[in-house]
Amino acid sequence: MKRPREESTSKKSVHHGPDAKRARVAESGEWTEFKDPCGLSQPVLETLALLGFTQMTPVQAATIPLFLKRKDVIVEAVTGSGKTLAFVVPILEMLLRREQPLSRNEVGAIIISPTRELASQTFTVLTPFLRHLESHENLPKLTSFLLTGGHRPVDQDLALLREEGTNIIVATPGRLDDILERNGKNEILKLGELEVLVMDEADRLLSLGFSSTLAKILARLPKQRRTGLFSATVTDALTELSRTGLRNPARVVVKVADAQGERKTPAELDVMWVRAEHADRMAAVVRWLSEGCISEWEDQQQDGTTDETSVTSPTSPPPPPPPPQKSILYLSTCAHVDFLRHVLAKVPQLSSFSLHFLHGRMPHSGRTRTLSQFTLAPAPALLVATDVAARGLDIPSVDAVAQLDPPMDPAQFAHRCGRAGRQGRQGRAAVFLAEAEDAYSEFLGVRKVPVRRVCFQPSSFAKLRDELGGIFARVATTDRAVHEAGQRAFVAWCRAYSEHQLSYIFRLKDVEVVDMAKAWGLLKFPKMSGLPMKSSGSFQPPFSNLRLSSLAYGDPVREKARQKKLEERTKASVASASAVSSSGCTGKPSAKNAHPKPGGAWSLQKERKERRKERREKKGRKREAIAKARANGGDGKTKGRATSESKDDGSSGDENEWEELQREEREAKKAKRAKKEKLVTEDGDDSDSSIGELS
Ligand SMILES: Nc1ncnc2c1ncn2[C@@H]1O[C@H](COP(=O)(O)OP(=O)(O)OP(=O)(O)O)[C@@H](O)[C@H]1O
Repeated sequence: MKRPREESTSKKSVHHGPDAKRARVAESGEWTEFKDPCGLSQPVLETLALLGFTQMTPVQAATIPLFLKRKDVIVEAVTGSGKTLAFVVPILEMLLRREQPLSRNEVGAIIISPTRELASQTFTVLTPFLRHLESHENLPKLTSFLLTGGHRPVDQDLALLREEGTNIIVATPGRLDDILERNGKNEILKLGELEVLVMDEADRLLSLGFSSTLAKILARLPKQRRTGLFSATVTDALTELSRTGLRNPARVVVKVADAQGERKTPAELDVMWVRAEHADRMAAVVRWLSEGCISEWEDQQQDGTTDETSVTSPTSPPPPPPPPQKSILYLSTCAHVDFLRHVLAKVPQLSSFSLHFLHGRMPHSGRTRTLSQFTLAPAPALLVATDVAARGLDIPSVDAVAQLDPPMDPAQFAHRCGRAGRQGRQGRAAVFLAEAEDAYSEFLGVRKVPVRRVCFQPSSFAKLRDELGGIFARVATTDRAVHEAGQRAFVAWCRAYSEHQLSYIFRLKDVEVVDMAKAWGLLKFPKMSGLPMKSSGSFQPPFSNLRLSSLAYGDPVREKARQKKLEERTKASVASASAVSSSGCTGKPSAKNAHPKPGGAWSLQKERKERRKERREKKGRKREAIAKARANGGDGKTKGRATSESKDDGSSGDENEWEELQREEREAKKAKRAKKEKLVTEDGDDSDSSIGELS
């Protein structure tokens, strides 16, 4: 494959300091440098100047002329390097240069993004260009349309398109496919004049399972078009797509190099890893956010000192970096985000923070609102999110990213970090690794994502960890919903961790789960059968005299419903007990209900044995049923599962949270399958993991 131009920014140190942005852009050339046939038109140059884009970035300098020479392109460039303008500018040029201007409903360009958020962001980049072009009377009028699920019902989209038409579509794959299918024989939109197709974050489009949707879309588009694949990480999976969708593509790779060699993260981004056991991580994050305390964690490893001794010397304190102003904290599950939503506001160290929470299970409107609130929030602000916020989001004021857990998909690591240190600004990213997870830092190095180790005094977190555990536990005692959210989040976390793609590094059996449960302020240790973990035997509930069955929901309506259910259950069991006694039943009592009388035929030991046997059989049956259902392509649904109420009031026997999670997982998988099969109104929502709780 031909490499038309391979850019390489100079050493990292060159880009540090307040002039970083200017220095970097200055290297990349003037917008006016292209000569015909690639020279940019006056109105486009004017808009670039109006928007303050005075110079090109390397990826723009390399990609724009190729596109304008009518080449297909595969573009790989680090996060925040300006890929969006690298396709928006040539799209506009191609459409403006047409001999025959596009009519109202002739589509000249389609941009596909994996998520609604990214599609809206690209649409926002495009809009000011179109507005400015409108002011030129002699130019053809170009219109654009945002097509994503959750934005409007599909029928409304169709009606609007019929009425107004469009020339440029920015879409997520599901909704676009839906519209193209309903478009029939070009009744509403005419695709014959399509000049350009762009697939942004192309590897993500594939990893989200859109390959068959993309294939259907490609099949409906004219072959005589230019196609571009853009991403910060180009994976092998893209090769297949490029084979079917692109013709003899040129490849643009914008590399970053520092003293250590090539890297896949921007030079302005300081990526560090911090040794922190799981139980300590929230404390570490809170200190970082509130004190910018990574300055204390100077790397003393080279001179052989240990973590414990690596405290800043009182006589020569290092210049403390200021606390981060706008940060994103990445978690691996939606349930964990929901749990922190309940408790984080009560942490005194974060009282000045504006806190925001985002995950892929939130409704579209909530996601959009959260993002814009976070974007506009005054500093300090924190967004707690799953990987739904890992790709492409461009919030320039984000200066720090913390990853409480390394991402399930290793390719996501660089994308998460890349939300900070964008376009020449300095940024910091930290990931926390337990001792057993050390190998991950080497793994990242191999993947060309260099991470610098920073050390700290582990004991410095102990106090805050206990303090946070206490706060979370107290919040849980005020509302059953918080207690349940904590239980759910913990189970989901254990499950996600046990299914990590890098299972040779991340092993649940190495995690001190009891310490973690305490640090999370759990009121009890959730029962989780079937997961390979350290014993939970030593877990001491934080409040020994708290009866969980009496813990009420903060929401009176919900609590009333729970009380009603409890009452009904009590009545039902009284009724069944009296039915048994009045029938004078002399048969063998069921293992569960039998209460051995002293000296009776049933010894306690015998009863226990019976119970164990029954449980074993029950589990065996359940496993069989699940295996059978899976083999038949079903969802492994079993009968007789407990509701969350029945578990927590302690009346559910051997049903537990694990089963609740299994149920959620089955439902999520089912929903996901249905979503894919129907290719309905939903689009590239990031709720893409194998278990329902993930992002
Ligand atoms: N030529 C330029 N001059 C100055 N700023 C620019 C230029 N081009 C893009 N930017 C700014 O750089 C930021 C990053 O751009 P963009 O979102 O296109 O990056 P990206 O490469 O797509 O990143 P990601 O891979 O994370 O999606 C944006 O805020 C954008 O406005």
